[in-house]
Amino acid sequence: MSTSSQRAGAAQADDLFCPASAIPQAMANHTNTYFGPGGILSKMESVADIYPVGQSLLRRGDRLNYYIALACVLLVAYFFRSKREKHVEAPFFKAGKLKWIFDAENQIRASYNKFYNKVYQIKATEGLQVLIPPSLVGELKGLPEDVLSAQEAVREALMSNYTKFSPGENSELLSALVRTKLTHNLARLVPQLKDELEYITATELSECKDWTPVKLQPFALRTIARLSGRAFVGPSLNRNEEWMQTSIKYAIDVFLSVVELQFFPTWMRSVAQHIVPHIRKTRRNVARARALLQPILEERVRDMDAPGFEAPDDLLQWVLGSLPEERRTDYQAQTELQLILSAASIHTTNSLLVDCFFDLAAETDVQEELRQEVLEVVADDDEWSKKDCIPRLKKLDSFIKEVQRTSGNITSFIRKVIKPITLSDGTYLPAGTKLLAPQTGISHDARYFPEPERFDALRFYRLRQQSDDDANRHQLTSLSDVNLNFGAGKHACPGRFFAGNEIKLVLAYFLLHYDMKLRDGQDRPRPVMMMMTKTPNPNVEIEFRRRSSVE
Ligand code: HEM
Repeated sequence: MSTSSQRAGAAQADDLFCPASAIPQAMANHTNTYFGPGGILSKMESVADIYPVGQSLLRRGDRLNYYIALACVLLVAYFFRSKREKHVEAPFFKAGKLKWIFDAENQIRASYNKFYNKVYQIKATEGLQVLIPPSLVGELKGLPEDVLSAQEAVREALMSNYTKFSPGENSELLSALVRTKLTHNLARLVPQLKDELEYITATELSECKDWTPVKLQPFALRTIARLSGRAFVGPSLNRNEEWMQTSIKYAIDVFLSVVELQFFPTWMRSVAQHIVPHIRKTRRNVARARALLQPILEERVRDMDAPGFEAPDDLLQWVLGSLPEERRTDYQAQTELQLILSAASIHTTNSLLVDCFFDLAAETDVQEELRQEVLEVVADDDEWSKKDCIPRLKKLDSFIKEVQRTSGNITSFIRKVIKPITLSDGTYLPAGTKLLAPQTGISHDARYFPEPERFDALRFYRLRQQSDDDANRHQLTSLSDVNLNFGAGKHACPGRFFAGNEIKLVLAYFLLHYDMKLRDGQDRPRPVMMMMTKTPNPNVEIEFRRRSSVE
């Protein structure tokens, strides 16, 4: 945490705030300009700062011609685009541009409350979006990729043709390894992750002997990067500062590349990709990451078939072991895969973790209740290595799920229709239609969540007591048509179990060792929002005080 007496390393992370807080879902949903306080584009002075071409044109005093040419280009682009747009017979919700840009969350809630169980449309700055109510998600989530595609929707939103953000032919492999190997090894990983947590706390957090204001974002981001890195690439590379920076920055640079490319009409982007600065930065990130990773991969490939080889226990090795021999030396693909994995996991997990800290700091009685549970489960240090340690933290699980309900995504379930679909309510969705679910509306629907405006940390804990089915149905990682924060169907987030474990480990550790509170006179920090992007405010400080004992 970046306190006044911040230790080495953490300060750099101040610049690593990523508005795409739920990558890839949010990166895909929210690929628009971000101007919010502390946000990335707020640091840029003007569009001309981003585009050297525009700058030199303006310098030549050619402004009028430039604007006329630009207007013509946009008009032509709009003309072709509107001709291509397919027609969906569903009511429109009129969201004014400004309202959409600065208040998309309330726009989505208002539209959801207006149309309730119906399909409706919004002409968003991101293009025409068709919003699907939870009652119809069920029939869509099981459709195959060649009918309704998650990958194509993400590829399109992240402009993968230019940003190269796509695991390509390794996509299935990556999801499968996260779903199986990583998830099955969660319990075994806990002591290793706890080591990392202790290391980063000792090196990057001030002592907090008395109440100490702490800017949460950099520390939380670096903590999650460190913990994830331990499982992804192993302990040595994980503690390499350059790797840490690169794996955090890659996602941000991809996001900014998309923002920059959006200034150009589609047909210009194949040229524009060569001039937008963040694409170049993205490629430099990949090159830097490859330089760090390749020697490790080469050594592993060389030794893998030797007798007595002890396979390292990390995702890098699991990927290597699953690839056919001829693809093991494709170091470029493996580097990209690792960076994409980091992009999909670090900022999403960090956002939820930071929101959890904010709610803990705001609700000191909840803090005490959860602390008691942690003390019961982790009576001594050996308990961390027990298989059921993390799953026994059921109140904590409920708390995190409630945080996700109240602070989670504005929209979710991003999909693109590939072959026409007729929904059971008769709505015809032609090929090319972009779908979303109005998650924030659903999360605040009293039919699904009684007293939805109340933060009720034990809401899901109580539901879990009702029956064995409910005990499974209301866990943080359980999917349902009214909770799409981790997506739905075949493409639902395979990393949610790992993310849940990481967050519980960090919170449990902090509950044991620290008291937390908001700064005097401060309310629960509000998120920073721009269009469908929502992220915890990166500039907020909360106060920490080390507990003298863990009793
Ligand atoms: C709180 C943290 C996280 C959130 C909120 C989150 C959310 C999501 C969402 C909404 C999707 C899209 C699902 C869909 O469209 O149906 C997704 C996909 C994905 N996530 Fe996560 N995620 C998180 C953490 C992680 C972690 C830690 C990993 C890796 C260890 C991960 C790996 C992936 C992958 C590989 C996909 C693509 C799955 C596919 O297309 O088949 N995520 N995530």
